[in-house]
Amino acid sequence: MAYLIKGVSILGAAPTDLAVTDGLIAAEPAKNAEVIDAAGLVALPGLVDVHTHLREPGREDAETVQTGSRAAALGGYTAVCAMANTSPVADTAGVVEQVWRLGREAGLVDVQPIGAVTIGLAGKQLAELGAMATSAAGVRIFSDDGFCVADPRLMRRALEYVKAFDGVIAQHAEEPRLTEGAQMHEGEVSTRLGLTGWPAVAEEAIIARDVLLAEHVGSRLHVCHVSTAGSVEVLRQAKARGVRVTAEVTPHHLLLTDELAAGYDPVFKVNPPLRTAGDVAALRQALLDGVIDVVATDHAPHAVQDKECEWSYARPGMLGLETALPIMLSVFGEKWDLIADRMSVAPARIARLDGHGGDLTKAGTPANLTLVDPSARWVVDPGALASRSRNTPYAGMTLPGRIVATFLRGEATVLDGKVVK
Ligand SMILES: NC(=O)N[C@@H](CC(=O)O)C(=O)O
Repeated sequence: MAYLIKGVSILGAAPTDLAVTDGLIAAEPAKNAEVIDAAGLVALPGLVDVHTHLREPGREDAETVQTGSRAAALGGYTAVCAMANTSPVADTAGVVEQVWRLGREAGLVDVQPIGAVTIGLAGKQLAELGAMATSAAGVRIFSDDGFCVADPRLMRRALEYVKAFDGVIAQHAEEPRLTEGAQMHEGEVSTRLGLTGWPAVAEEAIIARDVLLAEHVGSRLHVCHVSTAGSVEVLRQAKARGVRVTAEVTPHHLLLTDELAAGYDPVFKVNPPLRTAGDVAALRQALLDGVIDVVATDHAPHAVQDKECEWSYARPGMLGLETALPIMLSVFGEKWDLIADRMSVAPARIARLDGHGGDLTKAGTPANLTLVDPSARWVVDPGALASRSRNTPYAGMTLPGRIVATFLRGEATVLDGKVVK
């Protein structure tokens, strides 16, 4: 398939024509190219998510690789990294290859499996990281996300082990003894609501420890869903010293605060918890400064019975794939260079996803891209999302920016705002 995307603005620049032929950006349009009128649309490199929960295998009632891939393509993504907290856990070559194969079958985004750091996410014994790295899935990121690799000796060994194949350990930073029984951010609001708090220091202490470990062994550390101003300061200092650390922030931590827990609606329950307005401001600044490298969705679908229940029984997590770019636009406005870097270029680099996050102005770049209508407004209807779950915290909100089309290696996965296959 060949396309001629007419009158499109690449990253906010003056309108131009963009030719796509044989999976690549082309200097000239092919004769048989299908013309897409893209007046008023902005082209971005296809978004890349380093933190997605696709729930398959094991919780196909909440999401599948197929439904999650649809949500991703509709959100403008061309690649997602699938977290390992499935059932069975993605801690062997067999499970990561299964997820990878399911992604290929769905064919809407590149699904890059993340492997568990420890067997069964139990934090006791290293999983076979090398076998997952050399499997067909080619795992590069390892994470026990949902749980912290709390044992410092195990964390050190994991960091050492992945150096051999330039892997990265993505840490869910949560000191478990400090968060026992925690239901939300520890602060004024938790005191008022009578809910046990998750103190900021539980995150900051692990990040401080881990940057020291990463520095000591000279390995790559990635910090998942950074949520506090104190974490930002630890990262800022580590980066200034040249530690090989990268970090992500979620769209919800850039927008929402712990005040939302006041209605006890579990749709706002998430790990790490929503923090204070001061934390939100610090996270925004850190993303602008580059102290935080990427925006990752932490798309965490949950079945109705796991969310529409009493707060303390509800599972933590929020949907994110279909709303991430609109939330970024509502927080930062049309800062296209920032959006492209933090949502595509930098995540592709961290996950080593060659062919993603490329320069759309250069002929020969793989045609992984998305077209956005920044002037469109839409109301979030949980029932209308492609995800199998409904736990979006943005229900009823009017958001800016609509994803009109997405292309994976030159093939349309989304056209006119609808999944093509
Ligand atoms: N981010 C979340 O709130 N939930 C994650 C796992 C986790 O990090 O707790 C999930 O898998 O649902």
